[in-house]
Amino acid sequence: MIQLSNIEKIYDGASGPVHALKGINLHIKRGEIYGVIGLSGAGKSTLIRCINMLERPTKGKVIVDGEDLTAMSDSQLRKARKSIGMIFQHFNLLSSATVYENVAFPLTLIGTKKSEIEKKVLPLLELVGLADKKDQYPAQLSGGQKQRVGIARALASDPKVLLCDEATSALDPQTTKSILELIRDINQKLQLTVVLITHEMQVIKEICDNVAVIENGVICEQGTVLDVFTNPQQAITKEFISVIISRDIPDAFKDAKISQTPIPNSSLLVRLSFIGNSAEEPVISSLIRRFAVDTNIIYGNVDHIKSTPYGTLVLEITGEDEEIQKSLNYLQERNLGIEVIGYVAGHDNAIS
Ligand SMILES: Nc1ncnc2c1ncn2[C@@H]1O[C@H](COP(=O)(O)OP(=O)(O)OP(=O)(O)O)[C@@H](O)[C@H]1O
Repeated sequence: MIQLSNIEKIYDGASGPVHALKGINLHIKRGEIYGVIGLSGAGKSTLIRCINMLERPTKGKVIVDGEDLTAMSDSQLRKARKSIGMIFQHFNLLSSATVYENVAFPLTLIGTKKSEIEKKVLPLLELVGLADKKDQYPAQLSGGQKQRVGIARALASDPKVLLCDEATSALDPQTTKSILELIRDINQKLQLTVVLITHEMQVIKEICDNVAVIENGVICEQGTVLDVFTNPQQAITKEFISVIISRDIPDAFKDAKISQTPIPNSSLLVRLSFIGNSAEEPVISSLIRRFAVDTNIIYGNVDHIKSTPYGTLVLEITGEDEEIQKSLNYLQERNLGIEVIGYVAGHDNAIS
């Protein structure tokens, strides 16, 4: 549905050129919810604004629904943009217009008949749960209600793609949840392709199918949310995920010397990630049954991405060196993500 090929964006900054996007390649499939996450200044806004050509890329191609937007004239672009709706962090509503008028605005702008506008706007207000607020002004609405108006307005021209530019960053966690639920709902009801940018992993976890991590204008990691969550490769991705799943060294080992290579008479610290059915496998009990080792659970967390369970466990495995290595081999053969945190000398009774 959306294909970005070798996108470069260079701004003329006050103190010289700013290379905001460096060779971005993304393929976003029809009907999916695709998230792009990055720190402030990473290039997220520039990237999403290149999709509807609010920013023209310096180089590269933007293809949306089979049409090359980068090859279009301004008037062709205005037409093509009708199939790409957008919502914003600060809602961008007209303060002197009612809810109804705000939603009707894109249609009024292109001279749509009043009766047609009504046929379109009233069901949209129903869809976003604001039918009873149609005559109110933005100042009379909460942040969440304002974003609902923004969503209804974005849907007024029957777009195929919805771009969400930090759409929940100005909202509290509860309201964020309800707006994300609404976005997922319209994604399913209208078969809409959704691209969202955010700096919050929670948002990605809540509704996205796939995710790309952007750092300094480069996509450094991408994949399904489940894969990226359970097997992050880049330091920046690990940092984002740590907000949701602790990746810290457990407190009991903060002051311990941890070696990355086996040392005699040490205990082994491992972090296990479970996905899907493997989250229900009795790994620890079979470990103890098979090998002469003890295991302590140092940290544990089980959550769901959509309906798939995933979890993290940090284990301390103690025993004879050979038995520890056998246990490690056994774990590595299972369908789990496994990461050796290290070997801790003389720490075999840390927890019990
Ligand atoms: N109009 C502009 N002129 C010059 N430089 C710009 C312009 N817009 C963005 N930049 C620069 O491009 C880089 C990427 O900015 P961008 O706004 O895309 O990042 P971001 O990830 O969306 O950050 P934030 O979350 O803070 O909005 C930054 O270094 C920024 O300063």
